[in-house]
Order: sequence, then C-alpha cells, then structure tokens
Amino acid sequence: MDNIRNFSIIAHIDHGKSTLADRLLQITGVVGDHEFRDQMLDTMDIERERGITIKSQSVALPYRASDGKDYVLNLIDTPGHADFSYEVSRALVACEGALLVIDAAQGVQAQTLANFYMALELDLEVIPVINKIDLPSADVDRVKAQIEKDLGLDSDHALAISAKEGTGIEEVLEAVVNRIPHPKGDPNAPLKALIFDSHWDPYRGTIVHLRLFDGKLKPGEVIKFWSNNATYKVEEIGSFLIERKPRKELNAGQVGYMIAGIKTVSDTRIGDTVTLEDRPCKEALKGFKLVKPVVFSSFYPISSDDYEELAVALEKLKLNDASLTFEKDHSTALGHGFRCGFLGLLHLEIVQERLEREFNLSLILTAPSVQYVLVLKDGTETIIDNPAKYPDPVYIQSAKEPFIRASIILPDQFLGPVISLSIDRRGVQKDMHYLDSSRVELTFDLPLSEVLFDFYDRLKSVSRGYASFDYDFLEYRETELAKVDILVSGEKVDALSMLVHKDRAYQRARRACERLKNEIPRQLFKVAVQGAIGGKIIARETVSALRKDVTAKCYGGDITRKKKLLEKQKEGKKRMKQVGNVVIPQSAFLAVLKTDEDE
Ligand SMILES: Nc1nc2c(ncn2[C@@H]2O[C@H](COP(=O)(O)OP(=O)(O)OP(=O)(O)O)[C@@H](O)[C@H]2O)c(=O)[nH]1
Repeated sequence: MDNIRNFSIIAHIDHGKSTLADRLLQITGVVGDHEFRDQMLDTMDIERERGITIKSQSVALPYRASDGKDYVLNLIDTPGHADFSYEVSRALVACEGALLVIDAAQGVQAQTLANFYMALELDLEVIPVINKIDLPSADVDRVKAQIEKDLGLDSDHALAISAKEGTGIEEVLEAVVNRIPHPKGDPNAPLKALIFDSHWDPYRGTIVHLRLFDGKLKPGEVIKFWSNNATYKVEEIGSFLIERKPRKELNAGQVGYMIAGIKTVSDTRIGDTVTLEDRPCKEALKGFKLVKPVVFSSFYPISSDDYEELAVALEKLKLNDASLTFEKDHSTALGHGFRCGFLGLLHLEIVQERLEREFNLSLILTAPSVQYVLVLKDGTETIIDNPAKYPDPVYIQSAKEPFIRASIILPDQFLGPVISLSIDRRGVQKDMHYLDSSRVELTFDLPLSEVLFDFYDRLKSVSRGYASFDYDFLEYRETELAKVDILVSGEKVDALSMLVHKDRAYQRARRACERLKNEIPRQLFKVAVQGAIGGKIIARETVSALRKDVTAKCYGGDITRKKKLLEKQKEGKKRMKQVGNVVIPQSAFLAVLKTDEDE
C-alpha cells in the first residue's frame, strides 16, 4: 500500500483540470506522444465540444519518483459541474488527496471554494496548483495571497505550473507522492469497497468503479451491494490503464473496476458499499445517498412515428446514466412522449443533444419544472413536477418549492447589478463579506426554479463574466403557485402549460404569447394566442390572417422545382404540429421555452 496514491483533480470550471490530467497521462507514458489526444479523459464528444467533464474516468499512472521507487498514482477524474456535485463528493471519498487547480489569472472562484470545502470535509490533503502561469495576465502573487486568505493554506507549498505548455508537471507528480498519504486499510478484514462511478460497456455490461478500503476481491467471489442487498458473482476485476487491465486480485487501498453481470448502471448506486456475501463488513461507508432528479421536462417526438425510437434511445442513454429517469407521458397536443427527470438543466441539455445528434430525433420539450410539494385541503401532501398533474386550485391549501443556497464571488464593482438580479429572482440575501480588498462573496437563498432558467447567463452578463456561482440544495419553502395555460385559437395547448410563481404569471404568459405570435405562420384566418390562469385570460396576441397565398405561383413552375418544393414541405411538416385547426412549428415550442436578456 505504501506505493499507492489515490488522488483527484478539482477546480473551478475551465481552470485547466482536463489539460493537467492529460499532461499527467502523457508524462507518465500512459499515452504515448503520438496517440496523445487533447483531453484524453473526456470521452464523450459533447463533453469535448462543450469542454466540460460530465462522466468521470479514472486511470492508474505508473511513476518512478525521484526517490527511485515505483509508485502507482490513481487519478480519479471528477465531473466539473454543479449538477453533478454528489458524484464529485463520492469520487473524492475514494482519494486521500486532491490537486486544487486555480487559474493564475482568474484566481479563487466559487467552485474553487466549494470543491475545497468538500475536500476539507473529507479530510483530504489538498495541494494548491496555480495553473496557466504562461498567460500574460497571470498574477501568481495575487493567487498566492488568495490561497492564504480564502483557503487558509500555506501558499509556500503551492505549485505554479502551465498545464498547456507542460511546465512544472514533474513537480506535481512529486508532490502527489510526497504530500498525499498512502491509503490505509486492512487487507485481511472483510471486503469494504466504495462504488464511486460506473459506466456501461456494450460488450461487458456495467463496469463498476471501486475503491477498496478493507479486504480483497477476486473473480469468482459473490459480492453484495449494501443499499439493496443485491448479489452478483464477480467475473472480472482489474485496473484502469487507458484500457482495462484484468488482474487476479484487488486489495485494500487499491482502485479498480469490477464486472459482475450487472445489466444496467441503474443497478449500481454511486456511494454504495460493496462487500462479500458470505463475509460481509460490519457497517457501510458513510455518506451514501440516492441522487434524485430535480428538473423535469416532457420530451415528445415531432413525428409521432418516432415514439418507439425515442423509447429505445432513452433506454440506451439510461444504460450509462443512472440519474436520468423517464416515464410515459401523454399530451393532447403532442401525443405520446416521456416525462424525464434530470439532475439539472445542463444534464437536460446534454440528454436532449444526444437524442438529437446520436439518435437523429427531432423533439419538442416542455418547459422544465422543479418538483413542488402541494398540501391539499384534505391534509394530504402530493409532489408534482408536471403542470398536467396540477390539481384544481380549489383543492390546494398551500404549496412549497425547493430553495438553494448560492455562493456568488465577484469583484465589488458589480455588486449592485448582481444583488438586484438576485432579488429580482426572489432571492434573499444571507451574507456578504469581502474576501480581499475588492472581491466579495455573496450568499443568497434562491428558489431553484428561478436559477434553472437563465440565472447563470444573466449573472455572467451583468458582471461581464467576472462573477462565479455555486449552489447547494437547501430546503422546501412556502410559495404561491399558479398554472399558466396557453390557448391557440381558443384551444388549450397542454404542452405549453407551466407552473410559475404567482408574481411571475403575467410576465411569463405575456412573453409566451408574444413569442408564439412571432413563430406561428400566418394562416388563412386570424389566430388568437392567449395566456390564462384557470378560466381567466391574462395575456393575448393575434396572428393576423394571410392576405393571399404567397406560394401559389411557385406551383406553376417546372416539375423538378415542384418536386423539390414538395419534399421541402414534407420535411417541414415533420417539424410542425397540428393543434386544432392551427399548425404550430417546432420553433414556436422552443421559443416559448427560451429565456433571454430582455425580460
Ligand atoms: N494559457 C493556458 N491555457 C490553459 C492552460 N491549461 C488549460 N488551459 C486552457 O484553459 C481552457 C480550459 O481547460 P480545461 O482543461 O478544459 O479546463 P477544465 O478545468 O478541465 O474544464 P472543465 O472540464 O469544464 O471543468 C482550455 O482552453 C485550455 O486549453 C495553461 O496552462 N495555460
């Protein structure tokens, strides 16, 4: 165990976590220079394009240190977005230490702090690494001062590197060896291992990522998951190089994978304890919780023929994404679809993008909603996340909505606009303090539903990109809800209904009507677009009637042109939905959902 180090890299988004990980892979020879791809650890295309780490992977780095000894450094990659903070915390539990990467130009940001606190709570050895020192705007001294003041760490021990240019990387590896403690544990005790991740392999099924704390694990043994008592016979275990490398045994302190005929990743739970069926450990590892989706939206295929395909695609995505949930849903306007649950809006967007790109589906999404708790007049409580399930208001006694506690770090010149933005989003200020002479940390309690939409974009815009943001779920608080319905030509389009705070109802209804008006093509008759609460109309727009048939003359042309036009129309039709006597294009549904600057 003396020659093992288990560590993670944690950082605020874009501070260079993946770039540093790539350098470590390269310098330890895990990937040769010729096969070096940028950001080896981010495997999915979407991750690469968006430059964010969604799914963690780990890798064992072989390293001969300056003391002449050979070490195995297990680098456990963590997802880089607030939607996935539970996954980050479990990955950190698998480690004894963490490299905290801080951008030399940007300094300590909200997620730097959030990640640091998480690592501190888990008793990890934290090594501050100041990255991007090659940038002209790098200010290492300033960042060192922040490390002392904001993190309370000794800045003399901070490393200064450029992951991009490859400077200081050797020092990083030496620090991992010399400063991060080796794992401790009893190889002879009953097996106690942590599931810190799992992914799906089309040939082998679920690959469980494990960190062993006590005991040993061998192929052929029968393991048991603590949370649900499920048992499986182990087929293969091994280490993560870039590929999987089977081994005869995994031991206390080690990190590796396990294949055990587990069908989907949903059968494994991150944070769960794995032990042996015939010789179980006495207690589970601490901190396990079931992650539950917090944002819900219904997905409908534009063409109802694609429903089966959507079902298959969701099943496939689910294989690799335990936090995605879905169940059948039906809309009068849009037909059959699925109500899907996500960890956050980014998670939703990723799933949507994959469905459209990898499975070639055209979708209509309903407005994302959080889960509300309704207390009914008969004293019962019900949880709803779907406007379609909203009961008649006469039965509702009161409602509660989820709140988050947000930490926002910003230069003080932007305090005014950031505070007014937060208050405008029904935020309640809890704290404000200066981190140094010009940087402030603001703490706000905010309704999750307000943060979901465009809070982050607005925050970036009012602070010219300087404010950073992190949040934790707080609690459910009393609220006043209204269900806004949208009517087109007097017919309710159920898929456009939304649950909003009472004070937002007019604004949201008005905006939806304006957007729809602009997106619904003119028809031969006037089309009224209305917003309503219950039976009461609160907003109205009119799409005026078409005066003459502008396309009529095209049909007189030659045959190929006519054919082309017909084909185009067919394609276009696929992207339209008939609602009553009005045709609504997909773009109209999307426009209603989109939030923008000029609210
Ligand atoms: N100049 C300079 N740029 C760097 C350095 N390290 C990383 N970058 C750049 O910073 C950007 C973000 O780097 P990533 O490694 O993707 O950051 P990350 O922290 O992994 O980002 P997430 O995965 O989104 O959390 C990329 O454009 C990198 O090329 C560095 O040492 N110097």
